[in-house]
Amino acid sequence: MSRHYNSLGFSMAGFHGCPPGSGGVLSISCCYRAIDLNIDKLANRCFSQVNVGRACARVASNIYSKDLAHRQACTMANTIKYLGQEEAQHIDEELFNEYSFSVDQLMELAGLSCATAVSKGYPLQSLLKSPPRVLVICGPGNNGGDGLVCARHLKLFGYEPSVLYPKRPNKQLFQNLTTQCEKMDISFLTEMPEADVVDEVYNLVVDAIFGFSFKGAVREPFGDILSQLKKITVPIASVDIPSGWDVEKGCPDGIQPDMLISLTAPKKAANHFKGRYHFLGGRFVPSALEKKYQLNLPQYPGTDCVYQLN
Ligand SMILES: [K+]
Repeated sequence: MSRHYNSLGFSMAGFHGCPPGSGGVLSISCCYRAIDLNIDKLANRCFSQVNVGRACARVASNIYSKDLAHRQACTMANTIKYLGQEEAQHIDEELFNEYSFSVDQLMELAGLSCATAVSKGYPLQSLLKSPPRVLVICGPGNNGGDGLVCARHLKLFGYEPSVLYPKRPNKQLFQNLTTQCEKMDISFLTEMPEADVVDEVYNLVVDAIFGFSFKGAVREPFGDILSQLKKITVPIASVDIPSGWDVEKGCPDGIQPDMLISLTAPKKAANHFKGRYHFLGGRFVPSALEKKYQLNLPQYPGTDCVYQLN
């Protein structure tokens, strides 16, 4: 018996007779991998050649499904749109003005995505230092607000976040987010610790300093903070854009995060990201808006609020 399937790029070759106990090898090749299965193992569970054939088909079908899902994910990751700065700002405005979302609604979902991505990349049980301290550095705009929400959810997930929030906007939303953190016993630092202290005390740093509205040369106190971040060895998880990077061109001399959580859709700077984990978060984009901007967002799995792009 020999079969060859070509539809959707999947092929199965060398599927020979496989009588029980024959020691035959089922060789399945598809776009990404070739898997050899020893048919003896299958034969232990099958009494006839027909049953072995059915079992083989089931195995092939499982592999096919997993492979298809993986291939779809790769294709999505390749075709998802990377936004320029202006386009990101237009989408932002449209979400608020046309779709009537409020900032705090979207910020809550964005911050929850960030905490979820952190918990997937750096699970509590994998952390080297106990207690599971995380330093969350928040900037003066909405990216900083995402950081405050992220800190609150990290606390609920069992981490011990501390927040550095040196420039606090005089707006009720940010005051509320700060109060919520304080009431949950999240400590606020008064100054940026030196790099060696960060390495000694914290398991990782969440960078929520600047997002897609960052422009020009970095102003203090953020210049000093970013130079410490360039020296640390614990991983950095950047919210939306690695802070200090040009939103479109990146920054080869800038901080090099280990994780990037792109919100709504990745920005062009993400093309220069070299860390281990790239997540997409902010699962709130209505499909009409997605179509209008041809975002080609991937299907988030089930009820998940993040999608791993790499
Ligand atoms: K950031």
